[in-house]
Amino acid sequence: MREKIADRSAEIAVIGLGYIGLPTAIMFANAGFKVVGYEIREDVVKKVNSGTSHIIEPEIEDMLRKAIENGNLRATSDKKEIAGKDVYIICVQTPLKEDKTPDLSYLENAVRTTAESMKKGSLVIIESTVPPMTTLRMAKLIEDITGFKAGEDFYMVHAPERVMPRRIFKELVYNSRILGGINEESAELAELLYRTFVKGQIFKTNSTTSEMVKLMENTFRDVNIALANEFAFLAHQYGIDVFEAIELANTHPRVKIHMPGIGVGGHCLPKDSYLLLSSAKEDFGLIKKAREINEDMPLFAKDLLIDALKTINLPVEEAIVVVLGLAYKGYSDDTRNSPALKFIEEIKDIVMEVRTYDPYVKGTHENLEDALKGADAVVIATDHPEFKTLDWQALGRLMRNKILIDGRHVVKNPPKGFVFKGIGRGEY
Ligand SMILES: NC(=O)c1ccc[n+]([C@@H]2O[C@H](COP(=O)([O-])OP(=O)(O)OC[C@H]3O[C@@H](n4cnc5c(N)ncnc54)[C@H](O)[C@@H]3O)[C@@H](O)[C@H]2O)c1
Ligand SMILES: CC(=O)N[C@@H]1[C@@H](OP(=O)(O)OP(=O)(O)OC[C@H]2O[C@@H](n3ccc(=O)[nH]c3=O)[C@H](O)[C@@H]2O)O[C@H](CO)[C@@H](O)[C@@H]1O
Repeated sequence: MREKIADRSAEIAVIGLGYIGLPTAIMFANAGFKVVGYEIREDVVKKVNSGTSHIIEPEIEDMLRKAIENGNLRATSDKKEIAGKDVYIICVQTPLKEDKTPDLSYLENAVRTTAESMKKGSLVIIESTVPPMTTLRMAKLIEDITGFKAGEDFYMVHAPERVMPRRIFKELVYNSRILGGINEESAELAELLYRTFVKGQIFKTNSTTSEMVKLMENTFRDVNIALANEFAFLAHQYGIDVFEAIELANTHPRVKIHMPGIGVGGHCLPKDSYLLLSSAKEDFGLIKKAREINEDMPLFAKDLLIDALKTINLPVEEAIVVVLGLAYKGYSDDTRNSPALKFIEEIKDIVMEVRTYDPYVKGTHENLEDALKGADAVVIATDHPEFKTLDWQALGRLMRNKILIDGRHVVKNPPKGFVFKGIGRGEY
C-alpha cells in the first residue's frame, strides 16, 4: 500500500458526495489518484459526471472540472464500480433522530457497502463526525461481514473533517489534520495518503481520541456562541448594544467573544454536542444548557417581531412578514437545521403570511422587491453578503409598514423611518 500511495496507483472510493465528500474526492483526484465517488443520489452522480457541482463553494466548479477532465474522477451509484479498491473514504451524513440521539443509519449502510466491496489490505477511513468509539464499532462490523481481522487484514482510521464551508479548498490543504487509527499502521498509511495534498501539520492518535477531538471543537464553538447569546439577552435588559460591548471586550488580549444571532444552524454545531454526550453515563449540564440557549434564539427573534408589531398597533394575525435568508449562514445554500426555518415554523400560524427570499436557496421569491410589496415586517435571518448593502429607504417604499428585525447584525445603522430591532441591539 505504501508504494501504491507514493506512485499514486492506489485506487480510492469516496462514499457520499456531499459538502465534504465531493471536495475530498476532487482533492485526491487532482493529487493524481483514480477516484470513484459512490453516491446514492442519482441527480448528484449525473451532475458531478457532467462537471457541475451541486453545492455552492468557492473554487469548486474549476477544481471539479479539472478532476473530471483529467479522467481521475468519476461518480456512480453502482456498487460494482467500487469493488476491490485500495482505499475507502466514508463521508456520509451523521444527523440526529427526532429524539436527538445519533442517527448512524447512513454511516452503518456506508460501512456495510464498504465491507461488501473491499479486499484484504484495504484502508477504510471515516471522515464523518461520529460519537466516541464508533470507529471501533464499525471495525467490528467490517470484521463480522468480511471475516477479516481489523488492523491486520484491513486498516481503519477516523480522519475528522475540520473544514469551514466557504473556505473548504484552502482549509483542506492548510488545516492541520488529526488521524485516529485503530492501530499505528492504520494511522501511518492515512498520513501518507493525506500528505499527498495536505500542507498543514498531521497528528496521529487513536480513533476514540480523534472522534472526541472533533466533537470537542464544535462543542467549544457552540458553547461560546451560547455565551454570546446570553450576553445579548442581558444587553437588551440593560439597554446597550452588545456588539459594541463585544468589540470592546475583545480588545482584552485573552478574550474572544463570539457573535450572538438568531440561532446556530448547519449540519455540525446543532448536533455535534449531542453526539459528544450520546454515549456518556453522566455530564455536568453546561453543554446541554448551551444547546438549549442556541435552540431558543429563533424565539427571541419572534419576541422582537411581536414587540415591533405592537409598536405600530398592527395585530399579529394581520402581519405579512418577509424572512431574508433561509440558509444557516451567509454565502451558503445549506438549510439544514437553519434557524430561519425554526423561526418560520414558530410564526407561520400566528401571522397572516410569511414570504421568503434567499438568493442562494431555490424555492424562495425570485426577487426581493416582489417579496417586499405590501409587507409589514422584514426579518434578517442569514448574513448573506448581498443583505449588507441593501437600500432600505428604497425598499421601505414598497412596504405597507416598515419594521426591520435584524437577527444577524447585518444592518449596522438602523434605517430612518423604520421600527428597528436587532438581536443584541438593546433598545432604540
Ligand atoms: N458540512 C460541513 O461543513 C462539515 C464539515 C466537517 C465535517 N462534517 C461532517 O461530515 C459528514 C458529512 O457531512 P456533509 O455535510 O458532507 O453531508 P451531506 O449530506 O452533504 O453529504 C452526505 C452524502 O452522502 C450520501 N449518502 C448517504 N448514505 C450513503 C450511502 N450509504 N452510500 C453512498 N452515499 C450515501 C448522501 O446522499 C449525501 O449526498 C457529517 O458527519 C458531518 O458532520 C461536515
Ligand atoms: C469549530 C469550528 O469552527 N467548526 C466549524 C463549523 O462550521 P460551520 O459551517 O457549522 O460554521 P459556523 O460559522 O460555526 O456556523 C454555525 C452556525 O453558528 C452561527 N454562528 C457562528 C459563529 C458565531 O459567532 N455566532 C453564530 O451565531 C452561524 O450563523 C451558523 O448558523 O463546523 C464544521 C463542521 O463540523 C467544522 O468543520 C468547521 O470547522
